[in-house]
Amino acid sequence: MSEKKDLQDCVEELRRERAQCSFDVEELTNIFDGGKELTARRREIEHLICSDPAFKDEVPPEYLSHEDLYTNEVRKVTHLMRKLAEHNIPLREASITQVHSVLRDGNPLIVHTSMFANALASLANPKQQQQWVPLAEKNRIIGTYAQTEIGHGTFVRGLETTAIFDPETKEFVLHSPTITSTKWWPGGLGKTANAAIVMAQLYTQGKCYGPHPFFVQLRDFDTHHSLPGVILGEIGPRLGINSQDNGYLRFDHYRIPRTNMLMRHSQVLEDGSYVKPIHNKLSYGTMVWTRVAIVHSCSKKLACAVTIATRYSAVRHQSELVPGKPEPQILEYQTQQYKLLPHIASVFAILFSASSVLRMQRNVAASISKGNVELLPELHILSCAMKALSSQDSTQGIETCRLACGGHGYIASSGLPSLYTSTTCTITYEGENTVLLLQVARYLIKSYRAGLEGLPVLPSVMYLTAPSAMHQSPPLSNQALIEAFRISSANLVKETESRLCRQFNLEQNFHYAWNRCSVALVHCAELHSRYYMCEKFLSTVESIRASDRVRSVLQDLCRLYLIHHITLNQGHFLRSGTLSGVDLSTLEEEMYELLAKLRPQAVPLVDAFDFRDELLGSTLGAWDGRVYERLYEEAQKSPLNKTDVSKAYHKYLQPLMKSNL
Ligand SMILES: Cc1cc2nc3c(=O)[nH]c(=O)nc-3n(C[C@H](O)[C@H](O)[C@H](O)COP(=O)(O)OP(=O)(O)OC[C@H]3O[C@@H](n4cnc5c(N)ncnc54)[C@H](O)[C@@H]3O)c2cc1C
Repeated sequence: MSEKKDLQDCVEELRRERAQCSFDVEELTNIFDGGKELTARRREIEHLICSDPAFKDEVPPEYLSHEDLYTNEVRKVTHLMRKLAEHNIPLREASITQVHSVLRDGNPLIVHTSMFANALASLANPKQQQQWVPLAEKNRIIGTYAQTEIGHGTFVRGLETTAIFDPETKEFVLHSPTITSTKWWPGGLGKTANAAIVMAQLYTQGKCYGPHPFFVQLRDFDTHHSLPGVILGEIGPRLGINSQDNGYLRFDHYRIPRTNMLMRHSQVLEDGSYVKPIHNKLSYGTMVWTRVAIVHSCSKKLACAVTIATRYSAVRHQSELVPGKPEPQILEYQTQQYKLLPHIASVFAILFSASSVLRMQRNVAASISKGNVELLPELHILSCAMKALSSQDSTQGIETCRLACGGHGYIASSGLPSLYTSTTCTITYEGENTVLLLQVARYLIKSYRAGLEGLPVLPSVMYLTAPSAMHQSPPLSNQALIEAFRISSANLVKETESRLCRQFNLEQNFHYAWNRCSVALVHCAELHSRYYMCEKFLSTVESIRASDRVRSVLQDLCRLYLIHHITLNQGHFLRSGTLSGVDLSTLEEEMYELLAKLRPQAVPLVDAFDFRDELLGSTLGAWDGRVYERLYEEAQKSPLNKTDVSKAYHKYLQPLMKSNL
């Protein structure tokens, strides 16, 4: 009887939370999706997938063996591909939904549908695209992108796989000369893919031209056996996404036709002569698209985590806020609000920044088609900055959400551990974050120096040498805070550039000096990127077409985001003199008020992310809040609970217990 009452209380608790909502949840959902029509379409696709019993896991993936896990996810992803094709739903459209969440432990075809497809589109010439793209679209070819080797990931020039042109046969000979030249990590390479885009050192006419991409068939298109000269397999269990069969690959003097070199940008002609690309940064396009996709997926993953932790915090009661009074919802604790609300704000900050980079990408693509590549470096740097910041923020945010759920956040059925493991890897792939931030820093230093010399610099970094505008905005207004960010970032770049010069005078070597300043350089890049994200959040909220109520809640979230990141970085603001100790203390006070103000909106805000229970996949975060019932039900699925006494008791425990040792 009392158990029933508890469950009823949880449902009632969330109903009360929703009753306090100050804005139209559906309107905010539309903003999150990018428009009303997109919300409707997303729901339609998600309904189609969720109503199909083939996507349900009878046995939770955590209980499956490594092989069964892979087999089950391949079953689901192939069913998903067929279903989407039957309903004429393009993959790009499906990727804006949450349907991939039916693949609980990753997606063995993800590299095929993303990196491989993008690389073909941007690196293959029109004739090659005609040859391979239709086959890839029909999944006759399943590809992966094989760049990283055991010995080298970040330093692409250090790759050791060779592709030597043989003018006699007009073929390239691919070879892996050392153990460290083994390709290592590509998703789907182990057992799924039958082809790959392989990055290898190109040699022709006795000269090495550096790493170039090649289309390489790895397996027989009918039998799926690996081809002679190709040695491949799976690399073994990872921290997460264990069904993605990340693989290894070696070549033993494996021959491919000359025309398999992807020749959109550079070419090797029949006589072996090399034709270099007109612009060496033209292949940035693929990387930018992939990084923006990562930024989008980071905001979705973080949105899932805050949905789970916020709903749970509304139904969970613990301890006493006032001695002797009933246990409050844990969401009443200010510390809990501080754990969750800034990350709810962060979802929007990441999303709005991604949209801004995407808009810029479209403009740059249009300029490139007219032969103007001027803005390409700017786009490249912004995508690096946003990928680094959003992967770091979402990973930390998900971990905070997990901790905010106490012990239950550690249980697999909460969904939080797998959200963490599938997000933290984005810090490493598509450019390791520290390395990306150092690239951003290089651009900042270069632009700062150019600005000082009166040379032209690109828009996003003009502020580094522009005069301060601090006095123009009312003190501590949003605009003033953005200006404080801008000046602090410029100040840090200036300070670091001076340090770099001093270090150079000592070392007499730019590279050693750079390394000696690299921690400070990473801080420069982080502050610049944070400034960009804050600025995009604010400008989007200020220009958004929304009702007053939705705008008001977004303004509060944006204000919280700005103040939160100022308090986290307060040293930089004090150093630059843009904010005083008193200002920071006033802002901190305001942050605590904002936490209290936004607290009643916490559940409606995460409801606006509109995740279906099936796709959220969490015992703690379901719509109805029946946390304890779900946790208990899920525990019944443990194979250990099939019998009262386990096999291990008879085999090991009993002999020990009876041995009197
Ligand atoms: C889940 C997952 C999926 C992947 N999928 C693919 C795939 O499909 N295809 C593919 O080709 N690869 C893939 N990778 C590989 C990935 O791209 C590399 O792991 C990544 O590029 C980092 O390279 P690395 O592992 O060699 O690390 P390293 O480059 O060795 O980095 C190790 C450390 O050294 C530091 N470091 C390195 N260089 C510098 C520098 N210049 N300055 C300062 N610090 C430096 C880094 O910051 C880091 O802390 C995947 C990796 C993971 C984890």
